[in-house]
Amino acid sequence: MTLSTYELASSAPMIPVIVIEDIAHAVPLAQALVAGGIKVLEVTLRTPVALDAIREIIANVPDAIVGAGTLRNAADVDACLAAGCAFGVSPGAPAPLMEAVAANKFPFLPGCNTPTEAMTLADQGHEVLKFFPASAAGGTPMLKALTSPLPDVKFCPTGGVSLENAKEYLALSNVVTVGGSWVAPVPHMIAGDWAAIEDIARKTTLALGNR
Ligand SMILES: O=C[C@H](O)COP(=O)(O)O
Ligand SMILES: CC(=O)C(=O)O
Repeated sequence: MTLSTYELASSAPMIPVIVIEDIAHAVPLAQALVAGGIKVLEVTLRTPVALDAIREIIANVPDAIVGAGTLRNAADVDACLAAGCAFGVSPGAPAPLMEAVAANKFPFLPGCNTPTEAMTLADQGHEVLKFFPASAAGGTPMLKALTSPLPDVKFCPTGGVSLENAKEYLALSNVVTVGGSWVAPVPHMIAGDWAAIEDIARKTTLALGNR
């Protein structure tokens, strides 16, 4: 079943932005996050093993809803669809990427951080936009300011969001969920400390709400 980006985002307490360097980390990481209540996973295409990691998680962690992040072009869309991604995410929204997303009806969270970008993407029919890099682009005051002229445009702020400040973002009427890397710290992954990652995921789910 294809979920809309609004359904995906609103079902997630947060969306982890995952960077997998070692393919052996993919399945235990996903299992730990799912056990801690975080099921919508964004595996970024920032490493050579990312697409294999996505395929392995899809094959071995059936409760995970696996998407890809950091899509940059049309070839990335093709590769993600071939790998079976449920959704895609990008820090931006260049025209060739967005044309491929539209042509494939790929559930997608495009990135933006200005009113013009938000208006353009909303007019293209995108339900939820990635607000990136959230803290550097104005954080909660910027998002709050956008609620007046664009109350219907919803965001997933990412970049500088943490367990400490996530609730301030989620309290805004235009924030559906947040994204962040804090639930998948690289040192824990290198150490194979999946119990610690499950613990962070559980604390995050408890703090932000199991939706
Ligand atoms: O590139 C950064 C990621 O999108 C997430 O940012 P973060 O590490 O501040 O959570
Ligand atoms: C920033 C982010 O979510 C991405 O790289 O897709």
